[in-house]
Amino acid sequence: MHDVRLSGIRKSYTSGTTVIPGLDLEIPAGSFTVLVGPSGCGKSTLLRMVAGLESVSGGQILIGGRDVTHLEPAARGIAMVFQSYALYPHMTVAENIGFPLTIARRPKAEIDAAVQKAADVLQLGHLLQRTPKALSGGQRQRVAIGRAIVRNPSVFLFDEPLSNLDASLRGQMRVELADLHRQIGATMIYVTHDQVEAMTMADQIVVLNKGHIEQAGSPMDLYRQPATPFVAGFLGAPSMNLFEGTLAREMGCETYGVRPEHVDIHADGDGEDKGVGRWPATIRHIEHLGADAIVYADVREVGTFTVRAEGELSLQVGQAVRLSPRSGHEHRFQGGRRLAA
Ligand SMILES: Nc1ncnc2c1ncn2[C@@H]1O[C@H](COP(=O)(O)OP(=O)(O)OP(=O)(O)O)[C@@H](O)[C@H]1O
Repeated sequence: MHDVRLSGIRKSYTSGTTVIPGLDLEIPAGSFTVLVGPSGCGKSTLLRMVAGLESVSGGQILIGGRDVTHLEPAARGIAMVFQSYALYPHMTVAENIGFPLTIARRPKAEIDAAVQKAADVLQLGHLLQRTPKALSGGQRQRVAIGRAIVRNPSVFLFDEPLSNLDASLRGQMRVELADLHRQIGATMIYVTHDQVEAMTMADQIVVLNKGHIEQAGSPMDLYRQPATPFVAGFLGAPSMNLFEGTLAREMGCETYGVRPEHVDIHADGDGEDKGVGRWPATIRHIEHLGADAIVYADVREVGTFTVRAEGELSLQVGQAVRLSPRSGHEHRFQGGRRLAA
């Protein structure tokens, strides 16, 4: 396994568009690093530059200390798994998985052993003689991953590999990929626009916005201490409540934020006399999710707060309540940066 270092990486197109103005990033050996950000922020471009599928306009890419900036993809010791699996329809699962070794003219015994090993890791052993059309979407994606594994790369690159799968299969594959990473211990770089995938799989999340890094760190560090309003709003579901204007000014900042799970609702709208709740609010809508509920509550002259409330709720739409943020869980931003607590 190898680390990956990007220094001063730039990407401009001949049309004059600059997608990545200059970016530095360290991806530790053996880490599961997720590049996440909204559509068009440059995630795929960055991954494709690491893979060698896209030329670099400036800067340097080191894999395991070796300068690969201008090397062919095949010479970089990486394997890439795409969103579309691109399996060969006329080949069996075993032939698809073994294909990279077949074209490298490796001996048959070696190919068979490598295919068997990958199939064991991915639990595909019972499907080896099927063709892709007789597989589910999740199984096809596992075959595509198997084809990457047999090459024994030091770095795996994944470009939104789960986005063609339905929600429950995506959940299952998230667990399987995390297992795979634990088993083979290779460096993995994973691109997604799905913040749930980023939070659940990464040991390092890199949040990209318009071709620059907003913040990089562990999922819980980014959740607890987002460095910018962008990261605060991007990670976490439902999104953090973020307000500028009057409320933020009252709180001594330009942007004030509190997560839905860190707001308490007091059912007593007249609670001020008893000292409970900071903001009087009116319930606008309630989504019952079973174990908890998402409550939307309007605070006059501020806006709508989203609140995650646990358990059975006896609240009604239209009811007057009071809201209070939990201390230690408020976020204040000034000039686009986090203020110290
Ligand atoms: N050949 C090109 N010429 C000019 N601009 C391009 C070209 N190819 C891509 N871009 C632009 O580069 C930016 C980054 O694209 P990229 O595919 O890396 O984004 P992304 O973050 O992976 O988005 P998505 O999640 O939608 O795949 C986009 O704004 C895109 O329009």
